[in-house]
Amino acid sequence: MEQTIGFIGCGNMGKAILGGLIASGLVPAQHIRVYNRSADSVAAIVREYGVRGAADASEAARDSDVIIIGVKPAGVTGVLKQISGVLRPETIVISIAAGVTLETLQGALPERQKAVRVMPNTPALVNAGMSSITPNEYLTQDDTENVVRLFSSFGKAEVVPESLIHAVVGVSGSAPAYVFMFIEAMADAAVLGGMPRAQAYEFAAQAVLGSAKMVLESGKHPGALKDMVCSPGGTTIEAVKVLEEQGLRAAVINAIQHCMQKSEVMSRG
Ligand SMILES: NC(=O)C1=CN([C@@H]2O[C@H](COP(=O)(O)OP(=O)(O)OC[C@H]3O[C@@H](n4cnc5c(N)ncnc54)[C@H](O)[C@@H]3O)[C@@H](O)[C@H]2O)C=CC1
Ligand SMILES: O=C(O)[C@@H]1CCC=N1
Repeated sequence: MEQTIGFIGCGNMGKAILGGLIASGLVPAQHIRVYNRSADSVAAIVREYGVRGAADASEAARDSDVIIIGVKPAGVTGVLKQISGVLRPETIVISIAAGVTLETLQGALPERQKAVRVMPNTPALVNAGMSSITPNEYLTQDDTENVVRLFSSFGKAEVVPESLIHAVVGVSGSAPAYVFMFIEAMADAAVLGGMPRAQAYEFAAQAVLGSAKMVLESGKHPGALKDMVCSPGGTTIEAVKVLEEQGLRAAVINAIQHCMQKSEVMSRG
């Protein structure tokens, strides 16, 4: 029998997962039930995706085999307490919240409930997500494989230990924001060079997409790929020199370190 999925809290990230999951065809829209805080937004999601709506969190959870909690971190334990009464022992509860540990999830759920901490990212919406999967000890291997399959249906998904969650937040969960800033800055430069703005976004984004594909598909070190672009005495090395002078690498490392530290602070509650 096909599984049913309940979404509780379906904003930016929840919708990216919902859209990715439906586009993949892995779970039919009619097997998905969504509850969001505002009834209007539930109605809009039902209209847009063809899923079923729910009047409250318990209704979204009651018949679901897998529940994805997509509310802000501060709201997660409240939602878990609301749905605890309708969970079956085999129900898998997934939280995508930054800074909410498995220990916190378990503390708000019935004893021995199957719980998973997932850190996705918004490119899920375009079938290019990257998600980490951290199951608690009550998931069977089949359960974990099922969760990996769900999140792989709109990108990549890998099981990671909870100790790596801060690195995951820094390098993929939050990362689209830095990459969008980089693309925006590249496009601004192209506009400075006279290119129309829409065309500048297209050229910048395609350059980033192609470069990322080369890293993933060539097996070559990013430094070696960079060297392939830098002709001796040419244009690229001029730009590389400025990026080094202005501390691009240090800025990126520092930014991600701050991101990881924030994730750690949030995890302490
Ligand atoms: N935005 C992102 O790129 C990522 C977000 N996350 C995590 O995803 C979670 C949601 O983040 P966003 O989607 O950005 O936030 P958002 O504010 O866009 O979405 C949250 C949704 O939950 C709803 N909501 C709030 N309280 C509720 C309740 N008690 N019951 C039902 N619905 C409720 C809100 O109406 C809203 O639609 C956060 O915990 C965040 O840490 C994780 C990875 C990436
Ligand atoms: O900014 C945040 O806290 C969330 C978690 C990862 C991406 N967005």
